[in-house]
Amino acid sequence: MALPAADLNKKADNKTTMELGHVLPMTAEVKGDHLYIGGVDMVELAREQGTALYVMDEADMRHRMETYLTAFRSRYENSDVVFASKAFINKAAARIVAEEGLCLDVSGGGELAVARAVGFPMDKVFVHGNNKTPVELREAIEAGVGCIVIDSRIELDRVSKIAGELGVTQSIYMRITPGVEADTHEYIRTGCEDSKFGFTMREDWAFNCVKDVLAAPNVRLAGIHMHIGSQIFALHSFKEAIKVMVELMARIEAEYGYRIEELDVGGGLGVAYLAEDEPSAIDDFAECVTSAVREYCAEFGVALPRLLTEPGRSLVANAGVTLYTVGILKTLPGIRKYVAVDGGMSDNIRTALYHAEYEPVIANKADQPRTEIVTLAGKHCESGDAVVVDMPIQHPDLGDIVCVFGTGAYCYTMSNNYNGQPRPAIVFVKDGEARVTTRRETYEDLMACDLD
Ligand SMILES: Cc1ncc(COP(=O)(O)O)c(C=O)c1O
Ligand SMILES: N[C@@H](CCCC[NH3+])C(=O)O
Repeated sequence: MALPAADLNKKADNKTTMELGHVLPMTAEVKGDHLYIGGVDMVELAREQGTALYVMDEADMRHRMETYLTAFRSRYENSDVVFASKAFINKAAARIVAEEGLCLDVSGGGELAVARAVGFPMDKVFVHGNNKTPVELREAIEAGVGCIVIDSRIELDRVSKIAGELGVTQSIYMRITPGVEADTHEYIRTGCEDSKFGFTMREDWAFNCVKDVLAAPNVRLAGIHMHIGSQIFALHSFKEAIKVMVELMARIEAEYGYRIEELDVGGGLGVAYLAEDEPSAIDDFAECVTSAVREYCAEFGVALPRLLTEPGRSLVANAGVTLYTVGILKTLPGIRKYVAVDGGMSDNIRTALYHAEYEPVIANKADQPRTEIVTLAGKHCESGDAVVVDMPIQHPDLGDIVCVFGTGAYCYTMSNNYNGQPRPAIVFVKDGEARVTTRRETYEDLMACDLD
């Protein structure tokens, strides 16, 4: 698919890097003309490590984790924050999540394997997915995960059978689709009725299935779960969905005599990708969720449950940036200016997939104003392969180091090897030190599974 036609009247904003505000990682600063993150010069780092390169601001990640925990626990003691590892995971990240005292959401065997590899406490692991394979379910139950979030009636039988074979009682949640349309891109809405995820509320399906869950051997229904979508700015959808969930808890107690002790409200809090974006703050999200839970528990006569939230993007998106080198400049007068970089839809598929938008700067001209509108094209064989479409940037020259902000979530974890592109390395920066936490893939890695 080709890119949409450029708006030729779009004006560059003349902003310098630091004027991009909350899009930047917490420790971003400009010294001379260079961008620094975590006290590390991004231009030097790009030279040392090569590009494309993912860089994570460790202080920013840790700070947001602490902010989440404090925001929830200060309002609601019996609460936990579960990091949704689909947003970003490697061993170093999993260790940080454990050190910061968060729980971990894994979707499938691969993410669970990372958690196990670093000795993540298994009782703090929540297993998600709309079609976990029987093998993945067995691995999870064998590993002793804290909770399996069952997504369907069919999965209940699988979990019950495998837990029985292993001689354990597995704690489970039921994922409920509360029928709420979240205010976000239609591709990343998950709580509305037409969804592959979870037990629908239609025709009392979810409620009726609770009976089967309660009757099933080898499982214990600990809680119910919702996740209404991702990159959500307007908090009212969370409140609406929480009402549906608490009402369901009340009905389960009234009609089945069973108390649901835990409520997981999922993730989905949006972040700023553009300087003008105004997402809700973590504190506002916590206030909305905790007060809605209290309000509806009082209204429906339900004891306050343990409360869990499951953020991914809002913990890591703004901590991450991607560095690229400018390789080709191509100006088509009256059409568009292309700046081709040494990555693209292999390291960031979000632009092609969702028309995602990002703020770019030139890291070696970070103190200069962004005077041009360009499209940062990737290096792949697709016309729609771009990282940034028609955004302001400093005047580009060959060899410049481009920094794209806000790429900490759903970029590395959705990366691929299209056109035989090795995945970039991941460098964590902190206090002037750069630490490679995932090395760059090699051509040998690309062929590692091929048999001669
Ligand atoms: C079940 C579940 N929990 C949590 C998340 C994390 O969402 P976000 O990254 O939007 O916070 C997702 C992804 O949308 C999800 O599917
Ligand atoms: N991967 C998506 C969001 C889906 C989240 C997982 N349920 C993104 O990049 O925005």
